[in-house]
Amino acid sequence: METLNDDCHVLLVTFPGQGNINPCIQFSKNLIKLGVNVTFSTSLTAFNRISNLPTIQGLTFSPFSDGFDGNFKGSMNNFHEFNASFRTHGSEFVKNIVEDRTKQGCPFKRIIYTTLTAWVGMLAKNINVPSTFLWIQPATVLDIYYYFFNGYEDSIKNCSKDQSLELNGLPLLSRRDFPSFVFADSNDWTLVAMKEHVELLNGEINQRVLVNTFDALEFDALKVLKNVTMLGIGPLIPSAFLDGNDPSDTSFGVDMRQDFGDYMDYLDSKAKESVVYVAFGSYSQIPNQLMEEIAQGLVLCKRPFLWVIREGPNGEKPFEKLSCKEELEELGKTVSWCSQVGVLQHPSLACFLTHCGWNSSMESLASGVPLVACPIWTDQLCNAKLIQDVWKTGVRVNANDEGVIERNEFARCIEIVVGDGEKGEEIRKNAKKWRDLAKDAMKENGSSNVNLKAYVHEVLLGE
Ligand SMILES: O=c1ccn([C@@H]2O[C@H](COP(=O)(O)OP(=O)(O)O[C@H]3O[C@H](CO)[C@@H](O)[C@H](O)[C@H]3O)[C@@H](O)[C@H]2O)c(=O)[nH]1
Repeated sequence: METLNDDCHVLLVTFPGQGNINPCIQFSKNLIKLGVNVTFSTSLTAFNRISNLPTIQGLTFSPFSDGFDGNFKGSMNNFHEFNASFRTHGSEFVKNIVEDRTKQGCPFKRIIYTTLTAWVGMLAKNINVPSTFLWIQPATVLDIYYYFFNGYEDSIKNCSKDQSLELNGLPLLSRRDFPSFVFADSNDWTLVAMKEHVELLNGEINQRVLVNTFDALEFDALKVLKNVTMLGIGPLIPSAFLDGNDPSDTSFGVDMRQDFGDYMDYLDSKAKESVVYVAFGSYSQIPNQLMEEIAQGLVLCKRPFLWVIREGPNGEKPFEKLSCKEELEELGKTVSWCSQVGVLQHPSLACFLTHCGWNSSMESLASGVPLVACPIWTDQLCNAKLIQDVWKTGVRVNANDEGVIERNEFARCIEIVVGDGEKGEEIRKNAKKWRDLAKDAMKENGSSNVNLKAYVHEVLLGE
Protein backbone atom coordinates (compact mmCIF):
# COMPACT_ATOMS: atom_id res chain seq x y z
CA MET A 1 0.00 0.00 0.00
CA GLU A 2 1.24 3.50 -0.85
CA THR A 3 1.57 6.09 1.95
CA LEU A 4 -1.69 7.95 2.59
CA ASN A 5 -1.49 11.56 1.61
CA ASP A 6 -3.98 13.99 3.15
CA ASP A 7 -3.29 16.44 0.33
CA CYS A 8 -5.11 13.90 -1.76
CA HIS A 9 -8.46 13.54 -0.09
CA VAL A 10 -11.69 12.96 -2.01
CA LEU A 11 -15.34 13.20 -1.02
CA LEU A 12 -17.43 10.27 -2.24
CA VAL A 13 -21.21 10.68 -2.20
CA THR A 14 -23.50 7.77 -2.92
CA PHE A 15 -27.18 6.92 -2.96
CA PRO A 16 -28.10 5.14 0.30
CA GLY A 17 -29.00 1.67 -1.06
CA GLN A 18 -27.01 -1.48 -0.25
CA GLY A 19 -26.42 -2.03 -3.98
CA ASN A 20 -24.85 1.45 -4.16
CA ILE A 21 -22.94 1.45 -0.88
CA ASN A 22 -21.22 -1.94 -1.41
CA PRO A 23 -19.33 -1.14 -4.62
CA CYS A 24 -18.53 2.37 -3.33
CA ILE A 25 -16.97 0.94 -0.18
CA GLN A 26 -14.85 -1.40 -2.25
CA PHE A 27 -13.88 1.45 -4.55
CA SER A 28 -12.84 3.49 -1.48
CA LYS A 29 -10.69 0.60 -0.21
CA ASN A 30 -9.01 0.40 -3.62
CA LEU A 31 -8.32 4.17 -3.66
CA ILE A 32 -6.89 4.01 -0.14
CA LYS A 33 -4.46 1.28 -1.25
CA LEU A 34 -3.17 3.81 -3.79
CA GLY A 35 -2.60 6.49 -1.15
CA VAL A 36 -5.87 8.46 -1.41
CA ASN A 37 -7.95 9.39 1.66
CA VAL A 38 -11.71 9.10 1.31
CA THR A 39 -14.57 10.81 3.09
CA PHE A 40 -17.56 8.55 2.45
CA SER A 41 -20.98 10.16 2.61
CA THR A 42 -24.50 8.99 2.27
CA SER A 43 -27.60 9.52 4.32
CA LEU A 44 -28.14 8.68 7.98
CA THR A 45 -31.06 6.43 7.06
CA ALA A 46 -28.53 4.00 5.64
CA PHE A 47 -25.82 4.54 8.27
CA ASN A 48 -28.25 4.00 11.12
CA ARG A 49 -28.92 0.52 9.77
CA ILE A 50 -25.27 -0.55 9.62
CA SER A 51 -24.49 -2.07 12.99
CA ASN A 52 -20.70 -2.15 12.69
CA LEU A 53 -19.04 0.38 10.44
CA PRO A 54 -15.60 -0.90 9.43
CA THR A 55 -12.50 0.90 10.70
CA ILE A 56 -10.15 1.46 7.80
CA GLN A 57 -7.22 3.85 7.93
CA GLY A 58 -7.83 6.59 5.39
CA LEU A 59 -11.62 6.17 5.36
CA THR A 60 -13.84 8.65 7.20
CA PHE A 61 -17.60 8.20 7.32
CA SER A 62 -19.53 11.42 7.18
CA PRO A 63 -23.28 10.77 7.02
CA PHE A 64 -25.87 13.50 6.60
CA SER A 65 -29.49 13.85 7.55
CA ASP A 66 -31.96 13.15 4.76
CA GLY A 67 -35.10 14.15 6.64
CA PHE A 68 -36.12 10.49 7.16
CA ASP A 69 -33.38 9.57 9.64
CA GLY A 70 -34.09 6.35 11.41
CA ASN A 71 -37.32 5.95 9.50
CA PHE A 72 -36.26 3.29 7.00
CA LYS A 73 -39.86 2.15 6.65
CA GLY A 74 -41.01 5.67 5.77
CA SER A 75 -38.24 6.10 3.23
CA MET A 76 -39.06 2.78 1.50
CA ASN A 77 -42.77 3.52 1.43
CA ASN A 78 -42.45 6.86 -0.28
CA PHE A 79 -39.44 6.67 -2.48
CA HIS A 80 -40.14 9.71 -4.60
CA GLU A 81 -40.45 11.97 -1.58
CA PHE A 82 -37.44 10.33 0.04
CA ASN A 83 -35.25 11.02 -2.98
CA ALA A 84 -36.27 14.68 -3.12
CA SER A 85 -35.49 15.09 0.58
CA PHE A 86 -32.19 13.19 0.25
CA ARG A 87 -31.18 15.52 -2.56
CA THR A 88 -32.10 18.78 -0.79
CA HIS A 89 -30.43 17.81 2.48
CA GLY A 90 -27.46 16.28 0.64
CA SER A 91 -26.83 19.45 -1.40
CA GLU A 92 -26.65 21.53 1.79
CA PHE A 93 -24.32 18.97 3.37
CA VAL A 94 -21.95 18.81 0.38
CA LYS A 95 -21.73 22.61 0.17
CA ASN A 96 -20.94 22.88 3.88
CA ILE A 97 -18.37 20.11 4.11
CA VAL A 98 -16.53 21.40 1.03
CA GLU A 99 -16.49 24.92 2.48
CA ASP A 100 -15.33 23.71 5.91
CA ARG A 101 -12.42 21.75 4.51
CA THR A 102 -11.37 24.63 2.30
CA LYS A 103 -11.45 26.99 5.30
CA GLN A 104 -9.32 24.52 7.25
CA GLY A 105 -6.73 24.64 4.46
CA CYS A 106 -7.23 21.04 3.30
CA PRO A 107 -9.74 21.18 0.44
CA PHE A 108 -11.06 18.04 -1.24
CA LYS A 109 -9.17 17.19 -4.42
CA ARG A 110 -12.38 15.96 -6.04
CA ILE A 111 -15.92 14.98 -5.39
CA ILE A 112 -16.80 11.53 -6.66
CA TYR A 113 -20.49 10.96 -7.30
CA THR A 114 -22.25 7.79 -8.32
CA THR A 115 -25.29 6.41 -10.17
CA LEU A 116 -28.50 8.29 -9.22
CA THR A 117 -26.66 11.23 -7.64
CA ALA A 118 -26.04 13.45 -10.68
CA TRP A 119 -27.16 16.39 -8.50
CA VAL A 120 -23.78 16.08 -6.74
CA GLY A 121 -21.98 16.48 -10.07
CA MET A 122 -24.14 19.50 -10.90
CA LEU A 123 -23.47 21.06 -7.51
CA ALA A 124 -19.71 20.43 -7.84
CA LYS A 125 -19.77 22.38 -11.10
CA ASN A 126 -21.61 25.28 -9.46
CA ILE A 127 -19.14 25.52 -6.60
CA ASN A 128 -16.12 25.00 -8.88
CA VAL A 129 -14.87 21.74 -7.40
CA PRO A 130 -13.70 19.10 -9.90
CA SER A 131 -15.76 15.92 -9.88
CA THR A 132 -15.64 12.38 -11.24
CA PHE A 133 -18.55 10.12 -12.07
CA LEU A 134 -18.42 6.53 -10.81
CA TRP A 135 -21.02 4.48 -12.70
CA ILE A 136 -21.93 1.30 -10.82
CA GLN A 137 -23.90 -0.52 -13.50
CA PRO A 138 -22.56 -1.99 -16.76
CA ALA A 139 -21.09 0.37 -19.36
CA THR A 140 -23.73 -0.97 -21.77
CA VAL A 141 -26.51 0.51 -19.62
CA LEU A 142 -24.85 3.93 -19.45
CA ASP A 143 -24.45 3.76 -23.24
CA ILE A 144 -28.17 3.07 -23.63
CA TYR A 145 -29.11 6.13 -21.57
CA TYR A 146 -26.56 8.12 -23.57
CA TYR A 147 -28.17 7.05 -26.85
CA PHE A 148 -31.65 7.58 -25.41
CA PHE A 149 -31.02 11.22 -24.54
CA ASN A 150 -28.97 11.91 -27.67
CA GLY A 151 -31.49 11.28 -30.42
CA TYR A 152 -32.62 7.67 -29.93
CA GLU A 153 -35.52 8.20 -27.49
CA ASP A 154 -38.21 7.44 -30.08
CA SER A 155 -36.43 4.43 -31.61
CA ILE A 156 -35.97 2.91 -28.17
CA LYS A 157 -39.46 3.70 -26.89
CA ASN A 158 -41.03 2.39 -30.10
CA CYS A 159 -38.90 -0.76 -30.30
CA SER A 160 -41.49 -3.52 -30.39
CA LYS A 161 -41.38 -6.96 -28.80
CA ASP A 162 -40.32 -8.67 -32.03
CA GLN A 163 -37.84 -6.05 -33.19
CA SER A 164 -34.13 -5.63 -32.49
CA LEU A 165 -32.41 -2.29 -32.35
CA GLU A 166 -28.84 -1.82 -33.50
CA LEU A 167 -26.84 0.73 -31.52
CA ASN A 168 -23.14 1.07 -32.32
CA GLY A 169 -20.91 -0.79 -29.87
CA LEU A 170 -23.79 -2.68 -28.26
CA PRO A 171 -25.31 -6.11 -28.89
CA LEU A 172 -28.64 -6.18 -30.76
CA LEU A 173 -31.27 -5.20 -28.20
CA SER A 174 -34.96 -5.95 -28.17
CA ARG A 175 -37.63 -4.25 -26.06
CA ARG A 176 -37.21 -6.51 -23.07
CA ASP A 177 -33.44 -5.83 -22.92
CA PHE A 178 -33.67 -2.10 -22.26
CA PRO A 179 -33.44 -0.78 -18.70
CA SER A 180 -37.05 -0.31 -17.60
CA PHE A 181 -36.49 3.36 -16.70
CA VAL A 182 -36.44 4.32 -20.40
CA PHE A 183 -40.12 3.39 -20.58
CA ALA A 184 -41.01 5.39 -17.46
CA ASP A 185 -42.89 8.67 -17.57
CA SER A 186 -40.47 11.46 -18.53
CA ASN A 187 -41.07 13.10 -15.10
CA ASP A 188 -40.26 9.94 -13.19
CA TRP A 189 -37.36 10.75 -10.85
CA THR A 190 -35.32 7.75 -12.01
CA LEU A 191 -35.45 8.82 -15.65
CA VAL A 192 -34.82 12.44 -14.68
CA ALA A 193 -31.75 11.29 -12.73
CA MET A 194 -30.43 9.44 -15.81
CA LYS A 195 -31.11 12.47 -17.99
CA GLU A 196 -29.08 14.63 -15.61
CA HIS A 197 -26.22 12.13 -15.78
CA VAL A 198 -26.21 12.25 -19.58
CA GLU A 199 -26.48 16.07 -19.66
CA LEU A 200 -23.46 16.29 -17.37
CA LEU A 201 -21.54 13.89 -19.63
CA ASN A 202 -22.54 15.84 -22.73
CA GLY A 203 -20.95 18.93 -21.19
CA GLU A 204 -17.61 17.21 -20.44
CA ILE A 205 -14.51 16.98 -22.59
CA ASN A 206 -11.62 14.61 -21.89
CA GLN A 207 -12.99 13.61 -18.50
CA ARG A 208 -12.73 10.07 -17.21
CA VAL A 209 -15.82 8.16 -16.12
CA LEU A 210 -15.07 5.21 -13.85
CA VAL A 211 -17.18 2.09 -14.42
CA ASN A 212 -17.67 -1.02 -12.28
CA THR A 213 -16.78 -3.38 -15.13
CA PHE A 214 -13.57 -4.52 -16.82
CA ASP A 215 -12.13 -4.09 -20.28
CA ALA A 216 -12.47 -7.70 -21.45
CA LEU A 217 -16.09 -7.85 -20.30
CA GLU A 218 -17.36 -4.76 -22.15
CA PHE A 219 -14.60 -3.87 -24.58
CA ASP A 220 -16.81 -2.19 -27.22
CA ALA A 221 -19.35 -0.72 -24.80
CA LEU A 222 -16.54 1.11 -22.98
CA LYS A 223 -15.78 2.99 -26.20
CA VAL A 224 -19.27 4.25 -27.07
CA LEU A 225 -19.06 7.66 -25.34
CA LYS A 226 -16.81 9.82 -27.48
CA ASN A 227 -16.19 13.01 -25.48
CA VAL A 228 -15.30 11.22 -22.23
CA THR A 229 -13.13 8.18 -21.51
CA MET A 230 -14.83 5.31 -19.74
CA LEU A 231 -12.41 3.32 -17.59
CA GLY A 232 -13.28 -0.16 -16.32
CA ILE A 233 -12.09 -0.39 -12.71
CA GLY A 234 -14.04 -3.44 -11.50
CA PRO A 235 -15.16 -5.85 -10.34
CA LEU A 236 -15.69 -3.88 -7.14
CA ILE A 237 -15.83 -6.84 -4.80
CA PRO A 238 -13.70 -7.69 -1.74
CA SER A 239 -10.16 -8.28 -2.94
CA ALA A 240 -9.67 -11.65 -1.18
CA PHE A 241 -11.92 -13.10 -3.90
CA LEU A 242 -9.97 -11.49 -6.74
CA ASP A 243 -6.25 -10.77 -6.60
CA GLY A 244 -5.87 -12.57 -3.26
CA ASN A 245 -3.38 -9.89 -2.15
CA ASP A 246 -5.41 -9.08 0.93
CA PRO A 247 -6.86 -12.31 2.35
CA SER A 248 -8.49 -10.34 5.20
CA ASP A 249 -10.70 -8.37 2.78
CA THR A 250 -13.58 -10.84 2.62
CA SER A 251 -16.65 -8.62 2.97
CA PHE A 252 -17.93 -5.14 2.21
CA GLY A 253 -18.49 -4.75 5.95
CA VAL A 254 -21.48 -2.42 5.66
CA ASP A 255 -24.54 -4.69 5.77
CA MET A 256 -27.79 -2.84 6.45
CA ARG A 257 -29.51 -6.07 7.53
CA GLN A 258 -28.59 -8.57 10.18
CA ASP A 259 -26.66 -11.63 9.05
CA PHE A 260 -27.30 -14.54 11.45
CA GLY A 261 -24.50 -16.55 9.82
CA ASP A 262 -26.42 -19.81 10.25
CA TYR A 263 -26.15 -21.01 6.66
CA MET A 264 -22.48 -21.94 6.25
CA ASP A 265 -22.96 -25.24 8.13
CA TYR A 266 -25.82 -25.98 5.78
CA LEU A 267 -23.63 -25.29 2.71
CA ASP A 268 -20.77 -27.32 4.26
CA SER A 269 -23.10 -30.30 4.59
CA LYS A 270 -23.95 -30.33 0.86
CA ALA A 271 -22.16 -32.02 -2.05
CA LYS A 272 -19.94 -30.06 -4.43
CA GLU A 273 -21.92 -27.96 -6.92
CA SER A 274 -25.32 -29.13 -5.68
CA VAL A 275 -27.00 -26.09 -4.09
CA VAL A 276 -29.23 -23.58 -5.91
CA TYR A 277 -28.70 -20.13 -4.35
CA VAL A 278 -31.68 -17.78 -4.71
CA ALA A 279 -31.53 -14.06 -3.90
CA PHE A 280 -33.05 -10.89 -5.30
CA GLY A 281 -30.67 -8.24 -3.99
CA SER A 282 -31.38 -5.72 -1.30
CA TYR A 283 -34.15 -3.61 -2.67
CA SER A 284 -36.90 -5.15 -4.82
CA GLN A 285 -39.84 -6.75 -3.06
CA ILE A 286 -40.82 -9.83 -5.01
CA PRO A 287 -44.54 -10.05 -5.86
CA ASN A 288 -46.29 -12.91 -4.03
CA GLN A 289 -47.19 -14.73 -7.22
CA LEU A 290 -43.58 -14.74 -8.40
CA MET A 291 -42.44 -16.00 -4.99
CA GLU A 292 -44.94 -18.83 -5.19
CA GLU A 293 -43.77 -19.87 -8.68
CA ILE A 294 -40.12 -19.80 -7.61
CA ALA A 295 -40.99 -21.89 -4.56
CA GLN A 296 -42.92 -24.43 -6.61
CA GLY A 297 -40.09 -24.48 -9.18
CA LEU A 298 -37.61 -25.36 -6.43
CA VAL A 299 -39.91 -28.13 -5.22
CA LEU A 300 -40.08 -29.51 -8.78
CA CYS A 301 -36.27 -29.48 -9.06
CA LYS A 302 -35.81 -31.40 -5.81
CA ARG A 303 -32.38 -29.90 -5.36
CA PRO A 304 -31.01 -28.40 -2.14
CA PHE A 305 -31.26 -24.61 -2.05
CA LEU A 306 -30.38 -21.55 -0.01
CA TRP A 307 -32.95 -18.78 -0.48
CA VAL A 308 -32.65 -15.23 0.87
CA ILE A 309 -36.17 -14.07 1.70
CA ARG A 310 -36.13 -10.58 3.14
CA GLU A 311 -38.85 -9.15 5.32
CA GLY A 312 -40.88 -6.40 3.65
CA PRO A 313 -40.49 -2.77 4.85
CA ASN A 314 -43.66 -3.17 6.93
CA GLY A 315 -42.47 -6.40 8.54
CA GLU A 316 -44.21 -8.66 5.98
CA LYS A 317 -43.01 -12.27 6.08
CA PRO A 318 -43.38 -13.51 2.50
CA PHE A 319 -42.26 -17.08 3.32
CA GLU A 320 -45.30 -17.54 5.54
CA LYS A 321 -47.58 -16.95 2.55
CA LEU A 322 -46.14 -19.77 0.42
CA SER A 323 -48.37 -22.78 -0.09
CA CYS A 324 -45.48 -25.31 -0.11
CA LYS A 325 -43.69 -24.23 3.07
CA GLU A 326 -43.31 -27.75 4.46
CA GLU A 327 -41.81 -29.21 1.27
CA LEU A 328 -39.42 -26.26 1.05
CA GLU A 329 -38.29 -26.69 4.64
CA GLU A 330 -37.43 -30.32 3.91
CA LEU A 331 -35.51 -29.54 0.73
CA GLY A 332 -33.46 -26.47 1.60
CA LYS A 333 -32.89 -23.45 3.78
CA THR A 334 -34.20 -19.89 3.84
CA VAL A 335 -32.42 -16.97 5.51
CA SER A 336 -33.29 -13.29 5.85
CA TRP A 337 -29.80 -12.12 4.81
CA CYS A 338 -26.39 -13.65 4.19
CA SER A 339 -22.88 -12.69 3.21
CA GLN A 340 -23.54 -13.15 -0.48
CA VAL A 341 -19.92 -12.80 -1.59
CA GLY A 342 -19.00 -15.55 0.90
CA VAL A 343 -21.86 -17.81 -0.21
CA LEU A 344 -20.93 -17.43 -3.89
CA GLN A 345 -17.43 -18.74 -3.14
CA HIS A 346 -18.72 -21.89 -1.48
CA PRO A 347 -17.86 -25.08 -3.39
CA SER A 348 -21.37 -26.49 -2.81
CA LEU A 349 -22.96 -23.84 -5.06
CA ALA A 350 -24.38 -25.11 -8.34
CA CYS A 351 -26.08 -21.96 -9.61
CA PHE A 352 -27.53 -18.60 -8.62
CA LEU A 353 -31.15 -17.69 -9.38
CA THR A 354 -30.83 -13.91 -9.37
CA HIS A 355 -32.66 -10.67 -10.20
CA CYS A 356 -29.43 -9.62 -12.01
CA GLY A 357 -28.67 -6.54 -9.93
CA TRP A 358 -25.26 -5.45 -11.19
CA ASN A 359 -23.46 -6.32 -7.96
CA SER A 360 -24.99 -9.79 -7.86
CA SER A 361 -24.08 -10.22 -11.53
CA MET A 362 -20.45 -9.18 -10.98
CA GLU A 363 -20.06 -11.10 -7.74
CA SER A 364 -21.26 -14.34 -9.38
CA LEU A 365 -19.19 -13.72 -12.49
CA ALA A 366 -16.07 -13.24 -10.36
CA SER A 367 -16.92 -16.45 -8.47
CA GLY A 368 -17.50 -18.56 -11.59
CA VAL A 369 -21.10 -19.35 -10.58
CA PRO A 370 -23.55 -19.86 -13.49
CA LEU A 371 -26.86 -18.01 -13.40
CA VAL A 372 -30.57 -18.32 -13.87
CA ALA A 373 -31.58 -14.77 -14.70
CA CYS A 374 -34.92 -13.44 -13.51
CA PRO A 375 -34.70 -9.66 -13.95
CA ILE A 376 -37.36 -7.43 -12.39
CA TRP A 377 -36.66 -3.85 -13.48
CA THR A 378 -34.08 -1.10 -14.13
CA ASP A 379 -30.65 -2.26 -15.45
CA GLN A 380 -31.44 -5.87 -14.50
CA LEU A 381 -33.21 -6.46 -17.84
CA CYS A 382 -30.15 -5.44 -19.81
CA ASN A 383 -27.84 -7.33 -17.46
CA ALA A 384 -29.88 -10.49 -18.10
CA LYS A 385 -29.42 -10.00 -21.84
CA LEU A 386 -25.64 -9.71 -21.42
CA ILE A 387 -25.55 -12.77 -19.15
CA GLN A 388 -27.52 -14.99 -21.50
CA ASP A 389 -26.45 -13.82 -24.95
CA VAL A 390 -23.09 -12.08 -24.66
CA TRP A 391 -21.14 -13.73 -21.85
CA LYS A 392 -23.27 -16.88 -22.05
CA THR A 393 -22.95 -17.58 -18.33
CA GLY A 394 -26.61 -18.29 -17.70
CA VAL A 395 -30.16 -18.59 -19.03
CA ARG A 396 -32.99 -16.11 -18.69
CA VAL A 397 -36.46 -17.23 -17.61
CA ASN A 398 -39.31 -16.44 -20.01
CA ALA A 399 -42.79 -15.30 -19.06
CA ASN A 400 -45.88 -16.92 -20.61
CA ASP A 401 -48.41 -14.97 -22.73
CA GLU A 402 -50.05 -13.61 -19.57
CA GLY A 403 -46.71 -12.29 -18.34
CA VAL A 404 -46.35 -14.98 -15.65
CA ILE A 405 -43.07 -16.85 -15.17
CA GLU A 406 -44.33 -20.30 -14.33
CA ARG A 407 -42.86 -22.87 -11.92
CA ASN A 408 -41.99 -25.22 -14.81
CA GLU A 409 -39.98 -22.45 -16.41
CA PHE A 410 -37.92 -21.96 -13.24
CA ALA A 411 -37.39 -25.73 -13.00
CA ARG A 412 -36.49 -25.94 -16.71
CA CYS A 413 -33.89 -23.15 -16.49
CA ILE A 414 -32.32 -24.48 -13.29
CA GLU A 415 -32.03 -27.92 -14.90
CA ILE A 416 -30.38 -26.47 -18.01
CA VAL A 417 -27.76 -24.68 -15.95
CA VAL A 418 -26.94 -27.44 -13.46
CA GLY A 419 -27.92 -30.54 -15.45
CA ASP A 420 -25.84 -32.90 -17.61
CA GLY A 421 -26.80 -31.45 -21.00
CA GLU A 422 -24.37 -29.85 -23.44
CA LYS A 423 -25.79 -26.36 -22.88
CA GLY A 424 -25.22 -26.56 -19.13
CA GLU A 425 -21.67 -27.73 -19.68
CA GLU A 426 -21.00 -24.81 -22.01
CA ILE A 427 -22.51 -22.31 -19.54
CA ARG A 428 -20.44 -23.67 -16.66
CA LYS A 429 -17.30 -23.53 -18.80
CA ASN A 430 -18.02 -19.90 -19.70
CA ALA A 431 -18.64 -19.03 -16.06
CA LYS A 432 -15.15 -20.32 -15.17
CA LYS A 433 -13.63 -18.47 -18.13
CA TRP A 434 -15.14 -15.13 -17.03
CA ARG A 435 -14.15 -15.75 -13.41
CA ASP A 436 -10.52 -16.08 -14.53
CA LEU A 437 -10.75 -12.95 -16.69
CA ALA A 438 -12.30 -10.98 -13.80
CA LYS A 439 -9.42 -12.01 -11.56
CA ASP A 440 -6.89 -11.12 -14.26
CA ALA A 441 -8.38 -7.62 -14.51
CA MET A 442 -7.65 -6.95 -10.83
CA LYS A 443 -4.08 -8.33 -10.84
CA GLU A 444 -1.10 -5.97 -10.47
CA ASN A 445 -0.88 -5.46 -14.24
CA GLY A 446 -4.52 -6.23 -14.93
CA SER A 447 -6.60 -3.73 -16.91
CA SER A 448 -8.76 -2.47 -14.02
CA ASN A 449 -5.81 -2.01 -11.71
CA VAL A 450 -3.83 -0.18 -14.39
CA ASN A 451 -6.87 2.03 -15.20
CA LEU A 452 -7.42 2.97 -11.56
CA LYS A 453 -3.73 3.71 -11.02
CA ALA A 454 -3.67 5.93 -14.10
CA TYR A 455 -6.74 7.80 -12.80
CA VAL A 456 -5.18 8.30 -9.36
CA HIS A 457 -1.79 9.38 -10.68
CA GLU A 458 -2.92 11.54 -13.58
CA VAL A 459 -6.16 12.98 -12.20
CA LEU A 460 -5.93 12.97 -8.41
CA LEU A 461 -2.21 13.21 -7.64
CA GLY A 462 -1.42 15.13 -10.81
CA GLU A 463 -3.83 17.97 -10.04
O1 LIG B 1 -28.58 -11.67 1.37
C1 LIG B 1 -27.95 -10.83 0.74
C2 LIG B 1 -28.44 -10.18 -0.42
C3 LIG B 1 -27.64 -9.25 -1.05
N1 LIG B 1 -26.42 -8.96 -0.56
C4 LIG B 1 -25.55 -7.95 -1.23
O2 LIG B 1 -26.33 -6.83 -1.59
C5 LIG B 1 -25.89 -6.29 -2.82
C6 LIG B 1 -27.08 -6.24 -3.73
O3 LIG B 1 -26.76 -5.51 -4.90
P1 LIG B 1 -27.41 -5.83 -6.32
O4 LIG B 1 -27.22 -7.24 -6.67
O5 LIG B 1 -26.82 -4.88 -7.30
O6 LIG B 1 -28.94 -5.64 -6.13
P2 LIG B 1 -29.84 -4.39 -5.57
O7 LIG B 1 -29.67 -4.27 -4.13
O8 LIG B 1 -31.19 -4.66 -6.08
O9 LIG B 1 -29.18 -3.12 -6.34
C7 LIG B 1 -29.72 -1.95 -6.92
O10 LIG B 1 -28.55 -1.22 -7.34
C8 LIG B 1 -27.73 -1.86 -8.34
C9 LIG B 1 -26.55 -0.95 -8.64
O11 LIG B 1 -26.98 0.26 -9.17
C10 LIG B 1 -28.55 -2.17 -9.60
O12 LIG B 1 -27.76 -2.89 -10.52
C11 LIG B 1 -29.79 -2.97 -9.22
O13 LIG B 1 -30.59 -3.21 -10.36
C12 LIG B 1 -30.60 -2.21 -8.16
O14 LIG B 1 -31.77 -2.90 -7.79
C13 LIG B 1 -24.79 -7.21 -3.35
O15 LIG B 1 -23.53 -6.64 -3.09
C14 LIG B 1 -24.97 -8.49 -2.52
O16 LIG B 1 -23.78 -9.18 -2.28
C15 LIG B 1 -25.92 -9.59 0.56
O17 LIG B 1 -24.79 -9.35 0.99
N2 LIG B 1 -26.72 -10.50 1.16
